[in-house]
Amino acid sequence: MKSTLAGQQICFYGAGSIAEAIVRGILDKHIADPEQITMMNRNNQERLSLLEQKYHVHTTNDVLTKERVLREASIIVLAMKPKDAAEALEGLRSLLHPQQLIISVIAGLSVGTMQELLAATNPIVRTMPNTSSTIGLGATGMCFSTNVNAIQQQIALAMFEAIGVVSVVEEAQMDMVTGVSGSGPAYVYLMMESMIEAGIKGGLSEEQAKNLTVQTILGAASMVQLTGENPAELRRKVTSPGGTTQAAIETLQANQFTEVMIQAVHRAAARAGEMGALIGRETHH
Ligand SMILES: NC(=O)C1=CN([C@@H]2O[C@H](COP(=O)(O)OP(=O)(O)OC[C@H]3O[C@@H](n4cnc5c(N)ncnc54)[C@H](OP(=O)(O)O)[C@@H]3O)[C@@H](O)[C@H]2O)C=CC1
Ligand SMILES: O=C(O)[C@@H]1CCC=N1
Repeated sequence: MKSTLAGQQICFYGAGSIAEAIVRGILDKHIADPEQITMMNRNNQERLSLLEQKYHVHTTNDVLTKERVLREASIIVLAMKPKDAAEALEGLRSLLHPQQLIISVIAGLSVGTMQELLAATNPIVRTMPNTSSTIGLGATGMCFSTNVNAIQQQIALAMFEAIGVVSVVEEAQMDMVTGVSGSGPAYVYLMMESMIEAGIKGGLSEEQAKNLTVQTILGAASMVQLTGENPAELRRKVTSPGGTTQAAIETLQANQFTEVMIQAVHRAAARAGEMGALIGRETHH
């Protein structure tokens, strides 16, 4: 079957961790060929050489070539840090054609601010993926500007469904998606770090503590997915009355585990909003 991305020239404007995660994911799933992809950054040539070597994609650091690639791309993926976004988007003004599809992964940056910075009304897909996209297990939130047509929606969905699951949401929910799943892997990693540390402090070897922790997280997530049962129900099955799990959960709840988790997710979402507002203020015109 012909891929939805067939014939598209995709330019990754920003070549950091999330750009690499997406590229690796879509190449592994064979929904695009390396020849369709160009990755560019500001000036880190070493990074580009590594990406070229690993994925056989085109890369460029040369100003004129970058401009040409940006002009000729049918899809431009904006993947720079929020602090670099205003300048980069303003730099695109003179290069953009109205039919080019813009896909942003930048936290907090609204469709409205992008249109203002680009001084254009190109179709825009605002996304929030996460780093697990690298292995095809990403979780992406996505919303569309009103002028993204059905084919362009399919293109964006195909790209991100190739690297995990996608939730289409209203733009107002994008910052909350960032708090839950964009930053989410880091919360789980912190929990893993803590469980490993606890194991080591209690006498397990580092390897034992790590193996047991990794498999526990993997197994728990897979149980939710494969049994279709709710986390609360599955938790109940682990928790024997008066047993060890109950003792642990009581310790977590005595320290406001649930409240702290909610606070953390909401703080991340609020931070996304703050970053977006900051980018908006950097508009030079
Ligand atoms: N990391 C994550 O888990 C996620 C990140 N995001 C979003 O993705 C974006 C990128 O994050 P991440 O990949 O972690 O960041 P990185 O720091 O790893 O990468 C940023 C990239 O942007 C490039 N860049 C900066 N300014 C420009 C410019 N003017 N022109 C071209 N390239 C430029 C940098 O190039 P150079 O090295 O040469 O400076 C670098 O390649 C952020 O906006 C973030 O909010 C979204 C979801 C998850
Ligand atoms: O920490 C950040 O700002 C980015 C956005 C989501 C994950 N990483």
